[in-house]
Parts: sequence; C-alpha cells; structure tokens
Amino acid sequence: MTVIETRPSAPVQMARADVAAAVAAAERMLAALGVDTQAEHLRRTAERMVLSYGEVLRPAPFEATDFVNDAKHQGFVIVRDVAFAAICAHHLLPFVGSATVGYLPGARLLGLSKLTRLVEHATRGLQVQENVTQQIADGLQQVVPDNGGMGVIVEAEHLCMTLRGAKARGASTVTSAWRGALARDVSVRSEFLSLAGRGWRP
Ligand SMILES: Nc1nc2c(ncn2[C@@H]2O[C@H](COP(=O)(O)OP(=O)(O)OP(=O)(O)O)[C@@H](O)[C@H]2O)c(=O)[nH]1
Ligand SMILES: [Zn+2]
Repeated sequence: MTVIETRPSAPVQMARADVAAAVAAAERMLAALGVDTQAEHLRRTAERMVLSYGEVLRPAPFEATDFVNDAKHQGFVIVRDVAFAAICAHHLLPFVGSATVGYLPGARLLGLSKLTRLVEHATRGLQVQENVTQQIADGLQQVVPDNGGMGVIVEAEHLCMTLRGAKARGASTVTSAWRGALARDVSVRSEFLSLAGRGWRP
C-alpha cells in the first residue's frame, strides 16, 4: 500500500504559513479595496479568508489501499464524474467540475474510493487544470504501477473566465491525459471514451 503524501512542491503549506501575518495582510487588502472591515459582517472576514484558503489549499495525505486482482480482471476500471472544486493559481478564484479516472489493472486493484481521493488530492493547492489532470495520472501510476494503461478526463468551469474577465458564461474546459495502451492505441482510447460516456463528444 502506498501513502500519498502532501506534494513537496505544493505551493501552500499551512504548517509553514504565518496565519497572523496573513490575516493582517488580508485586512489591509480589504481596507485598500475600500471595504469597511469594521462592519458587523466583515469584522472577522480577513481571518475567515485566511482559514478558508488554508483549508482548501492543503492536500491531505491518504493511504492508497490496494488488493490482489484474484479474478484477473483485464477490463477497464473507471470511476466517472468525480466532482471537485479547486482554486486557480492565476486569480485565486474557484474552478469547479468533475474528473473521470480509469485504468487497466495488472496484478493489483486499487480501492475504488482511492481514485476519488486522487482527484481530491490533485485539486488542492493553487492549481491549473492541465496540472491537475497530469497529477491525477501521475498519482495513479504511483499507486498501481503495473497498470496496462490509464485515462483521465477533467472538465471544469473556471470562474475567472465566466464570472469576470472574458465572462464566457457556460464555457467549460476539457483536458485529458492518456498513458500506456491508451496513449498508444486509438481503439483502447475509444473504448475508454465510450465507457466514460463521452464517445459522443469531440
Ligand atoms: N492554461 C490555463 N490557463 C488558465 C487556467 N485558469 C486560468 N487560466 C488563464 O490564465 C490567464 C491569465 O491571463 P492574464 O492575461 O495574465 O490575466 P487577466 O488579465 O486576468 O486575463 P483575462 O482572464 O483574459 O481577463 C487567463 O487567460 C486565464 O483564462 C488553467 O487552469 N489553465
Ligand atoms: Zn483564474
């Protein structure tokens, strides 16, 4: 069993964060934006901001329980539509969506919930969607190294693109990662897409 630790490169580590300094800075930022930080609803907002970011940015380690593949299952194992919310590295606004993650097992099977935990783990930190997609695939490779191939599809709405800026309401971004047989063989990839329920999409 592999323990997936906090990524050493995770940009935010609250253990190292100076919460008091962050609250003071957030207070100053709100005041500089013209916010009345003494109004009743806003008095503790700087502190809540800092604690909220601390909570959503830090990946929690987990144990990737695996089992012997005693039935010698050779078909795909796919968990579809794992919902997530992440924070974008460029604007610190959320991007919200879902991931579909699957692999062709070898001698070991991964506990199904661990596929969803890989998604949760990859969506902590200040992130961009392409990195989330690759990190889910990298994590899966780490916990089931003898897999025959894997596929990851991530779809999300970026609030930095829909709430502000381009205001592209309804636009979603799709990213994919293919490894092993799925990278080599278009028919294996097509089977994954059809099982993932995305065969009808470009
Ligand atoms: N590749 C990639 N880009 C992202 C992601 N999240 C946000 N961005 C983009 O990061 C870019 C930042 O561009 P800038 O021109 O520096 O920022 P900006 O002036 O706020 O740009 P606009 O959003 O176009 O108003 C924007 O095009 C965002 O859409 C992501 O997950 N992946
Ligand atoms: Zn953004």
